Amino acid sequence: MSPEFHEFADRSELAEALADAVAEALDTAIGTRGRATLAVSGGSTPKAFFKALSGKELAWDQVTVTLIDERFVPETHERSNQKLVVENLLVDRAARARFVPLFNDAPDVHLAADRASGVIDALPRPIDVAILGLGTDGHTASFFPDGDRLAEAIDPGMPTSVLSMEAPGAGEPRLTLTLPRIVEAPLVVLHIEGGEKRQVLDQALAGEDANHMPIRAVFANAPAPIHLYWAP
Ligand SMILES: O=C1O[C@H](COP(=O)(O)O)[C@@H](O)[C@H](O)[C@H]1O
Repeated sequence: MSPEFHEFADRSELAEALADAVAEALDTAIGTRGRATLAVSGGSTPKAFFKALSGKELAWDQVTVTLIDERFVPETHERSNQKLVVENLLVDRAARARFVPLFNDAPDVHLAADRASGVIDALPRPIDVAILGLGTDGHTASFFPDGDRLAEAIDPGMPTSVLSMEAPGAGEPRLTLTLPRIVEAPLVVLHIEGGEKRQVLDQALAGEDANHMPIRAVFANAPAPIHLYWAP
């Protein structure tokens, strides 16, 4: 399904608009379900959006925040997505939200994925809002080209919520939500910034091979349009 484009003149405008849209979706979920779940990505892109969202008026004590994916590193590590979220999103008004990490201190990433799956399975389904990023290699979440469990992770029938992922381009081993848990969210956003990522996106939209560019699996399997937020 084709994405719905939201383009902005600059990144701070994007951050504010995306924070407004996410806060509204969470508020609606709280109104209808009594609570809301937000799954966010890590990486370098979402910082300004996190800051903008953290200041929004919302019943944050009814909100659960979790991660789309995580690096298998302790929560104090510079590359930890959890650290990014704790320092930039779970502050200000959003400090009242509950955070559910994917990382745990299991002895290896496979056992950690099993544990994280149990934790995610205990959350209400579906996640209300899923925010995705995009790597210049076409990965989203930790769906990496040549990932050892890519086929399972992007299988629309995969019953497991979290899988481990190891891939040449991933750096450390990863933990990732699987495709069905992401695309079932009523609001799925792909947040990208800059000309290079726009080119990667255009390339992804122009083809079909999800093994080459795993973001394509999201476009191909989402039951509703993905909301694409972009600024130069
Ligand atoms: O490895 C990751 O990268 C993507 C994109 O990150 P960015 O630094 O290019 O914004 C991110 O969405 C994902 O959560 C992260 O683990």
